[in-house]
Amino acid sequence: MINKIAIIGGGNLGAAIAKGLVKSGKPFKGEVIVTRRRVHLIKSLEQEGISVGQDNLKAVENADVVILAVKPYQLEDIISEIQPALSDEALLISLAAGVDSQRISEMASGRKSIFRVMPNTAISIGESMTCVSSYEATEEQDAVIRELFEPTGTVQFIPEELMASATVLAACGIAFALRFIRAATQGGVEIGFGSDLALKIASQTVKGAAELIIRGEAHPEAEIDKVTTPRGITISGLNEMEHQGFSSALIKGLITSFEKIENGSKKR
Ligand SMILES: NC(=O)C1=CN([C@@H]2O[C@H](COP(=O)(O)OP(=O)(O)OC[C@H]3O[C@@H](n4cnc5c(N)ncnc54)[C@H](OP(=O)(O)O)[C@@H]3O)[C@@H](O)[C@H]2O)C=CC1
Ligand SMILES: O=C(O)[C@@H]1CCC=N1
Repeated sequence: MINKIAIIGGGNLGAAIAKGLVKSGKPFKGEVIVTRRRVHLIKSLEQEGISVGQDNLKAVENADVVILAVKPYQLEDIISEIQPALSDEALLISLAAGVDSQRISEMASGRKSIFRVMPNTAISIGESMTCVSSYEATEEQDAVIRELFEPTGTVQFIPEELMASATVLAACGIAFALRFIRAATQGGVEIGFGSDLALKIASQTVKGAAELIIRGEAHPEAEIDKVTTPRGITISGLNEMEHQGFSSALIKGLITSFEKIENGSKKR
């Protein structure tokens, strides 16, 4: 039973997770406390039933789950700071991209039951794709983490060696998908829509395309075949996009992001 969750680092992701956990309602009913140094910037979270503060040690006291949502380079200092207040039973979750569990365990004096969780920012609206890896945790502890994050979207446990890939595909992926929507909107304006309407049409179209795959478990290419009339309009546009490097640009972008994580983690 989780009675208290402490989120250390109420920035973009920490605040989004707090909102997502509180909105999800179950299985968690206890306190969520979020800290950051410039606490005035997260005062508004209080209106959503989330406690805020500056004192990391106090936040971590009696917490069943501690989520570290600071930048990767701050992880070591934060862990040393909170360690005196961290209970032996607390589950420690790191969101830091590119810092592996063994390293986190070393920072925490050999602590076990460490999780790396990589949600994306859609967690604030209960639509995250959240990849999780667990390090020296029991099945029961895995289940606690699954149950905690499931109401905030889709949860997938993966081997830790795939965490960097998950970061690129799911976490950075939000930006990649949004850039598609933005580009489609700009194209929509060129062909006659006002920008608001173009954005509405482009975003609902992307949502519908994603739902066709998620609900129908269809393959994207099979759905594309249904839209591409021979000698038709769709295929001419689609092929022009491919001539301009559409798929290739996306794949190269994913690989570039992946290499950035890999090179970064080697430096740590
Ligand atoms: N899954 C995803 O989509 C994403 C994952 N990430 C990962 O999540 C982590 C957080 O990233 P992001 O939210 O973008 O970063 P932000 O910079 O937005 O948030 C980090 C927060 O930590 C706070 N902070 C810094 N020092 C302390 C301290 N000593 N005590 C308490 N709080 C502190 C900062 O606030 P202040 O300066 O006021 O203290 C800041 O708000 C990173 O490790 C990153 O790798 C990042 C982005 C997206
Ligand atoms: O861009 C970044 O470095 C972070 C990691 C995952 C998403 N944002």
